[in-house]
Amino acid sequence: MNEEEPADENDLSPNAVLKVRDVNRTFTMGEVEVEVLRDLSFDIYDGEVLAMVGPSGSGKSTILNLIGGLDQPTAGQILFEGTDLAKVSASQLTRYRRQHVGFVFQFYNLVPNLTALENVLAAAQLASKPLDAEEMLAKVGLAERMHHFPAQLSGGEQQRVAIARAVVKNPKLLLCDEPTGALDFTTGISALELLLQFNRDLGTTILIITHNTALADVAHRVIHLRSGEIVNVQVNAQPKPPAEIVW
Ligand SMILES: Nc1ncnc2c1ncn2[C@@H]1O[C@H](COP(=O)(O)OP(=O)(O)OP(=O)(O)O)[C@@H](O)[C@H]1O
Repeated sequence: MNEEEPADENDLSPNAVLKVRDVNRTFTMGEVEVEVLRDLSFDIYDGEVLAMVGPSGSGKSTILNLIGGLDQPTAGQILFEGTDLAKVSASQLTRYRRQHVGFVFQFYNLVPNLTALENVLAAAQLASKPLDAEEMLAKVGLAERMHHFPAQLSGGEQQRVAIARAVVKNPKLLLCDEPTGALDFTTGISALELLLQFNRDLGTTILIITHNTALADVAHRVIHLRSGEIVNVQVNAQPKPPAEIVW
């Protein structure tokens, strides 16, 4: 991406896709300042599945929005390929989002008047090196349903479309906000399996934010967040297959 700040080669270790450094996010509500994130620092490594877990209100969505270029920090740096996302313009942030980030949300966020295929194609058009939309829908098991509208699909199927839509961009970072939150247990497990399959097959780096600590067992690393601060970072030497977790 275009850089406003000169890249500092020493700032980015070779295997970090993104570095969060001393990040603070404060929201002002009337006369009250709410400090939601406090001096957060961590890396997201290339090719890893990273889970960020914490109770409601701990700041998970706030950090996801910052990493996804939907918001900017009050202080600190977010370094992506040597560029500080905290300092770029709104249009550069939009370009970063379009080209490098895929989002999977709890409630799918599909465009209701577009078919599954059209939803995926719309995302592909935004990316510079997209993958094949029909192939991605086939990979998520929806080859036969690609001309259906979201309302004609089950929740699990809609989440599969949302995953295909995120992955078709071939993003550097796949950001998942409670990806199983609206699904029943079995459907949730299979959505998780799909995400991990893309991580294995395409090497997509995945960040999953969730309040569901069971999901963390499938990740390579887990960051525990509480009141806007990191309280623990756990490495799972042997992440569990989704079929072995229960919630
Ligand atoms: N735009 C905003 N203005 C004011 N306060 C905000 C704003 N966004 C978030 N907050 C506050 O920041 C805190 C953290 O919110 P956030 O949504 O990041 O938490 P979360 O861990 O994702 O919670 P949940 O699991 O319930 O979604 C909450 O107290 C919330 O009220």
